Amino acid sequence: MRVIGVVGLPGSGKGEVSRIARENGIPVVVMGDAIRRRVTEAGMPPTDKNLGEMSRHLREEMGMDAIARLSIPAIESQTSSVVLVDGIRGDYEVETFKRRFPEFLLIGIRASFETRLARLARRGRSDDMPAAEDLRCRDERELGWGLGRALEQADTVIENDGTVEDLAVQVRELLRQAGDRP
Ligand SMILES: Nc1ncnc2c1ncn2[C@@H]1O[C@H](COP(=O)(O)OP(=O)(O)OP(=O)(O)O)[C@@H](O)[C@H]1O
Repeated sequence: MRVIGVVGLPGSGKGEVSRIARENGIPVVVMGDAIRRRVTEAGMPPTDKNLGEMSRHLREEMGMDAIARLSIPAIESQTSSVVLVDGIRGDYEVETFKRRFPEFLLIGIRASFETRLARLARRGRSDDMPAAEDLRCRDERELGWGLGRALEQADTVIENDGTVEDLAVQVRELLRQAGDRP
């Protein structure tokens, strides 16, 4: 089984890559679902606060790669030869996936600061903070969690400063190559 992970700064287009993969028949395992399930099992509503606290608790208890480890059964239960995993935040998680799946492929996705800022402002999700200073803080926070080191390890980099269709062309080509490679 070839497992593909995607890493990138906030607003770089990771969610869009997952959507394109699904559209092309590739199953996507969302790492956050492992946290969401535990919150629900504990009888709590899956609010941002509860999800954040549960992530912190799991990491303290099991180590920094907790969420990656908890996501492995969901990945292994897929019958497809290529599976995309959504939600990698740090190098420790990359290491865990590489150990478990020797053919693991890490894709870095890049878009300029201005592009990301404009797209996040447009996305307007409740946790999106479109002010430049806020995005800078969010970048710093994620880089501090090991995202920078994960990005350095990427096997391939996708540039996402163009249109969604430009992105889809690159992703489809990559998925095709990943599926072909022995
Ligand atoms: N090439 C593109 N052209 C236009 N809009 C795009 C493009 N790529 C992504 N977007 C849009 O930009 C916004 C941010 O992208 P997305 O949600 O995929 O980023 P992300 O990396 O998952 O961000 P986060 O880490 O904050 O969840 C979304 O609304 C998405 O639809």
